[in-house]
Amino acid sequence: MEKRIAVLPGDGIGPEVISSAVKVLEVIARRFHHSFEFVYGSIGGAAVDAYGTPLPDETIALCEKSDAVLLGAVGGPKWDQNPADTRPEKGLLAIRKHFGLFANIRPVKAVPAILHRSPLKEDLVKDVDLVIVRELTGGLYFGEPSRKTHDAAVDTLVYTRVEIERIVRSAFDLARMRRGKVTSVDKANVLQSSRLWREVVEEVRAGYPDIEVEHQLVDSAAMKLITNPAAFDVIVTENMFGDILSDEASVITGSLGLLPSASVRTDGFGLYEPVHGSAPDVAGKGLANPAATMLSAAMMLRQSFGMEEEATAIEQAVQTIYEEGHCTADLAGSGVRPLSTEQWAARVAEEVDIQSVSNSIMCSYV
Ligand SMILES: NC(=O)C1=CN([C@@H]2O[C@H](COP(=O)(O)OP(=O)(O)OC[C@H]3O[C@@H](n4cnc5c(N)ncnc54)[C@H](O)[C@@H]3O)[C@@H](O)[C@H]2O)C=CC1
Ligand SMILES: CC(C)CC(=O)C(=O)O
Ligand SMILES: [Mg+2]
Repeated sequence: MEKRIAVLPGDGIGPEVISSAVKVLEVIARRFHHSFEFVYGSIGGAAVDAYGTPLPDETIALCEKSDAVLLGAVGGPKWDQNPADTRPEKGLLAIRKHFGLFANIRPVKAVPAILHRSPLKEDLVKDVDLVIVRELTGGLYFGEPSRKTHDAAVDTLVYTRVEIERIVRSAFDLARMRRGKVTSVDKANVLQSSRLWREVVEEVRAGYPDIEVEHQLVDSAAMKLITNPAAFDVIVTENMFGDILSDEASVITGSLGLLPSASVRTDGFGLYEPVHGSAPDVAGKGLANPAATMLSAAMMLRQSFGMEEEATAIEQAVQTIYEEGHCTADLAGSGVRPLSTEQWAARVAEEVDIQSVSNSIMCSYV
């Protein structure tokens, strides 16, 4: 299969984790006889420096001509004092909006070989397998922020029935393919937008009698996510709550560097991006964990290209390298010598190749 992938490395650790994921995708292409063309574009702070805007028209055109987008991360202290329109984060929000990527799918699954790296008790995290379905193109991040005066600022939070209904349906459809439970997270005791959210969830659930539904206020949901994370299956929530809860959920797995995501719409086109940010504190030091970006690439193969076996090959290789005891600095406890980003990525890429050898040996026996 021939696929054109727009690659947007961005800032901070973005280029490091992206180059790791691309190496693994190159092995996948070789092993499964695909042809992946990687076309590189600029976003975030890098684009502000090169083009004066965090999302240049050239980048949009490149993505429009591609089958999917793989993105690293944006942002960093260099641009933190920029005016709102030339902040790197604005580029990320704008690309999600431009392509109508309203659903951000963030799976959180315990990795058996590194359960002990979670600050939570192993017993609590061992059965965790949940997905946060985060609304991505509405809410507070797309309101009309304004700095009123030196001493006052305002951000608006708007949700329409249509915006809520489509994300809630995505969550119910996903729950149907999983364990059949949806937890809708809101702040309906305070916010009008959350009361509308809850109303729509109640309407949608009528069409899904097989799905168990619960409503949970976001503050107590944050608590339950840590005290009983295995109780969740699909969590559906608005943009900012989903952003915050997913970083919290990364604690369950042991590192933010493990969580992938898919930002998608209904026709299969998607932008695949790790949950984490540009991690300026570790950028350029070989300390970044590229697993989240590799696993995002696996989501791209599965969701946008229908390449199930190829996606599983990446996921399996990541598991195997953890089982062999190799990890990057974020997951190395005391007494464990971590591999650099590049070294760890090379092990995963090698493993994808080795799987191919062992699979063909197995085939020759049957
Ligand atoms: N999707 C994106 O592009 C996002 C961008 N950001 C931007 O990133 C910058 C830094 O934000 P922070 O709040 O520090 O969040 P962050 O996610 O970049 O980092 C939080 C902490 O996790 C660590 N970390 C994150 N990813 C890691 C990885 N793959 N391997 C090892 N350690 C990792 C970092 O070193 C840091 O200590 C800001 O400019 C922010 O706006 C933040 C979140 C998402
Ligand atoms: C940087 C923000 C625009 C978004 C964010 O933190 C996220 O999508 O996880
Ligand atoms: Mg975030």
